[in-house]
Amino acid sequence: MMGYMGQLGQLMGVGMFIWAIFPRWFHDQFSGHVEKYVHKLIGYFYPYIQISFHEYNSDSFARSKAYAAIERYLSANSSSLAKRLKANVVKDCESVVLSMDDYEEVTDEYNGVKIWWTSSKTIPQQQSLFSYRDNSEKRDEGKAIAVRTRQRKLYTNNKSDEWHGYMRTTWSHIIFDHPSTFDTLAMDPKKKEEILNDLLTFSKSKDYYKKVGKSWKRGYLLYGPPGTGKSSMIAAMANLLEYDIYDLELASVKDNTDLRKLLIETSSKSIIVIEDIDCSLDLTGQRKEKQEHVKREDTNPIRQMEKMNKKKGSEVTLSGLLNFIDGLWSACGSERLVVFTTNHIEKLDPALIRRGRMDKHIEMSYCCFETFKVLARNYLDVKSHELFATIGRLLGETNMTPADVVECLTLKSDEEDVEICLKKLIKSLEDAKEEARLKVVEGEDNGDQKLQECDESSESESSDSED
Ligand SMILES: Nc1ncnc2c1ncn2[C@@H]1O[C@H](COP(=O)(O)OP(=O)(O)OP(=O)(O)O)[C@@H](O)[C@H]1O
Ligand SMILES: [Mg+2]
Repeated sequence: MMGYMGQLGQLMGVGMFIWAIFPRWFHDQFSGHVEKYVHKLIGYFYPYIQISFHEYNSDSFARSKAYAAIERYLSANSSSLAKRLKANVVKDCESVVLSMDDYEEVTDEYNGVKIWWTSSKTIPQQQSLFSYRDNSEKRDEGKAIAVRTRQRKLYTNNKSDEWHGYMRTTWSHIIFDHPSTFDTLAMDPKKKEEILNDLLTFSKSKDYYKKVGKSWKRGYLLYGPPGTGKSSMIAAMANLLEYDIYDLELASVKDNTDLRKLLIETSSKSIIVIEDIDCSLDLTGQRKEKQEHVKREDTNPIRQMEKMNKKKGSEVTLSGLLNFIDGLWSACGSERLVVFTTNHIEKLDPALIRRGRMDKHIEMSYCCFETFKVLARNYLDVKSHELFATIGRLLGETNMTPADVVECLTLKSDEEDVEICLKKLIKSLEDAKEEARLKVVEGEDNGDQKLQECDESSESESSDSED
């Protein structure tokens, strides 16, 4: 007996030695086969089907739509079934959305079919698993819930310097909750109507874009002086179509490859925005660069910023950006608006804004009487007033941005009323008019002076007169 035990002990020892020496070999060679046969064996007795949904699609960086739909479905239905729940505060702390916690399991019944939902974080990073049977109707229901509870997002690629590697090229987001709408946006009513129709038509034109062989996207260029409502217009567009916004800061994008990665990560039903495109990068001067070797030290802040960007290492080029807008890669994803804003349309490279890329050019201009009427209605609840005529006349005589008008129409204390605000605006308009007049006079004076200087210098140094 002792001898037998001794032999068995020796055999086990050898077995354990081999197991210890070649664990990887054993693993590679056998684990696949063992797993296969174990699953086969379980299959004979186990009557259920297991389906896994990974949070991230394996063939792209995008989040799986099915996963998101199930997540929403469970968030609406699991709260009464699960014991452990996760709480997310949404809509500016107005409400709490409960959803199933990680590793929790709930049993659910759908059309007589019993379903077990489990979530897990154990399989590859950031991925979760749901197991269930019968999915299509659930997904539809998930979509419907998505429409009801969807929180739109404002994404940014502007990361602090600590972000490296893959994380450098990802978006981070906050909930988008901007109150601007086409009702609150003050601009020429005809122009507003036209833009509104353009956007609504776009959002319903899936089949049309397919028919004509174009990817389903549209470019808008918003241009005009600061404070005329370009950013407000973008927010209104997003609110109208219920799109997410991707606010792309070009200066934070390292190179064209990173730009493409960011593009791939954007979802459909979104607006990709590049604000102040003329200041973003040295995209404006690239074609002219050779002719424009500036001799003197450049004091222009825009140029200085461009130089700083170069130093920081942003190597996005005009062609990289053009590819971003309408290269082959831009066709991944659909139903997207690309919006550029600028204060200086004349500085942009024509290639960047030609129709087809920036399909619609929208000028946001100084406040006219029609614009003022919308602002007065929104801010003071007045549709007409005896002071309107004076304001209308003054608006025709001087340039004032809607942002400045808004400032006058905003009630600052309980003592202020409609009349006080309108009088403030009139005073402000008169001051602006006077200021403009003085500038012209000064300009004329300076002009005369320059002419004189010119005349004097041309007499002595005729060769410099052209500068
Ligand atoms: N057309 C407008 N309709 C309603 N409000 C406006 C309009 N234009 C400006 N405003 C008001 O002025 C503020 C600034 O406007 P906004 O940020 O949209 O201007 P912008 O054109 O984007 O300026 P910038 O070129 O400096 O980015 C807004 O928050 C809004 O209150
Ligand atoms: Mg703006």
